[in-house]
Amino acid sequence: MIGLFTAEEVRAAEEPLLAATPEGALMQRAAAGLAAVCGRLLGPVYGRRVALLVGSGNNGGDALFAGARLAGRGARVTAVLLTPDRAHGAGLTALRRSGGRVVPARNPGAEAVVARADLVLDGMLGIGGRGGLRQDAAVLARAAAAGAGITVAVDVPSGIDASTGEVDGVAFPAMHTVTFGAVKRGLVVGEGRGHAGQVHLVDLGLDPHLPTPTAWQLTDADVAARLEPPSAGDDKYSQGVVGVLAGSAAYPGAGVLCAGAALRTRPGLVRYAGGAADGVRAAWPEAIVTEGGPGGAGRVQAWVVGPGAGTDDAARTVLAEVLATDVPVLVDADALTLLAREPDLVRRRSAPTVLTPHDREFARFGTEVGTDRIGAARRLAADLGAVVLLKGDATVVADPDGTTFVNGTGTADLATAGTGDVLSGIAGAVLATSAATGLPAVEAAAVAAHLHGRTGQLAAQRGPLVAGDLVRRLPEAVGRVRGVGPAVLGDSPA
Ligand SMILES: NC(=O)C1=CN([C@@H]2O[C@H](COP(=O)(O)OP(=O)(O)OC[C@H]3O[C@@H](n4cnc5c(N)ncnc54)[C@H](OP(=O)(O)O)[C@@H]3O)[C@@H](O)[C@H]2O)[C@@H](O)CC1
Ligand SMILES: [K+]
Repeated sequence: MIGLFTAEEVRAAEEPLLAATPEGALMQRAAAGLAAVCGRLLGPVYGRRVALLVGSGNNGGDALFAGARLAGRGARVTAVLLTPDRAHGAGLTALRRSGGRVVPARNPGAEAVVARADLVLDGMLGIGGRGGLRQDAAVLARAAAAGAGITVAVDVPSGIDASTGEVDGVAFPAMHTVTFGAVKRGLVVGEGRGHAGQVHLVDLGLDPHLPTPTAWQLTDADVAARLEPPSAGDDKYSQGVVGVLAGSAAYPGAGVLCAGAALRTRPGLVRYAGGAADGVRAAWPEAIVTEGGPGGAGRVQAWVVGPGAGTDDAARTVLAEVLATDVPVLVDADALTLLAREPDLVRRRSAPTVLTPHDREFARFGTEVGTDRIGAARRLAADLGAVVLLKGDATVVADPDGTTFVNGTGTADLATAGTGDVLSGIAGAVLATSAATGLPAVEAAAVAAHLHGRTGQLAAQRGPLVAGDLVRRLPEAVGRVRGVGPAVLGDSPA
């Protein structure tokens, strides 16, 4: 698991490390790691144009020292200084000694330096940045976006909140972010994720000083370890029986997709009860289908309730009935609309509940998501005593105790009808085995989000995807996740 930290946590951890190391040593470690990544990205370094965007803090110092190293390898390096009188002195000296040039950001030629660069290194703001980018910095960020150079952020893309990922106005659009000591949460969540590109972590020796993380990202290896393959002693019941209460005469597809995803994730046994019985029977002869309510469906180890199920009185009765059981329940879509009217239905439960809202569904519980997605998911989870899986580019899964997972495998290709029904089916299947495996519900939900994203990446390789493609590719995605070693922060499958 990859720990995710706030800017404050990183700052607090840096203090004792700074005190224990010679002055400037940490910045040299950071700059060496940064220059190494830039060198790899450039290929041959000699003769390549590198623009450094340099702010007034240590983030600018990192950029200047890394620039000096690249200049030492023959790159043509120019530093664009936002505040020439406050730029890092030792860094400037090092750059000049290596043959680098310096121009103030307000000079007429500064934007052209950025536009012509093969690589633009953003050292304007690091974890000391506050609020949106000021005018000069915003102009440079836009110039980098418009140019053809590789964009690399130092520690965090300038203009994002390192703790929440919030972007207030303009932020540097990085293709790569070289971050120091620990992965900041803002690089993987909210708008920050879209600005950070691929994240590279440079080890500064910070680990012993960092607190135990309360937010994590799962890798393929973590997910594989939580998806035990069936063993010789397993039968269809011991693999977890999922009950699906989804779909209706008006929306049969939701039932078909949800039941199919559950079957394809963990093909033990799926029981279906609902208004799309004929459709589910035709699509999935493997499922046990009843027309009645959950009471007549037989014993299950987890319920999925809501997708395409409607919000009428009958749907409300079904929801209340499953929430009164002592097995894990996943509540999605229409059932979330109903639950938002009567949240006490979930507060009373003893078994785990997982809610899977998108932003509009989340808002029905009383507050908008806002710009701090981790904070928002945690607050609702604590209020309701339920796991909240807040869907997004980077889906956030929060437990009532605060433990949070941020998914790294999400892809824009998943923004299409029915993919949420598939996620619910996957999560239901993982939840159904959690009683036997002891997997906490928050981790089951995080595993489902990771698998859903991987399946989306896989399906999108063949062109635009529809939700049914996800169901078809799920077994392959599970196999790939099981077959590969540790991955870093949402890398695409090979
Ligand atoms: N500590 C360590 O061990 C190590 C730290 N390292 C590095 O240090 C970085 C943190 O450095 P930092 O603390 O100097 O802050 P940093 O982010 O460079 O900028 C602060 C300056 O920016 C300014 N400013 C603020 N907001 C602004 C805005 N919206 N728009 C424009 N300007 C704005 C503000 O100026 P002022 O408000 O005073 O005008 C202030 O002077 C960290 O991310 C990592 O890269 C590495 O070397 C490894 C070792
Ligand atoms: K930066």
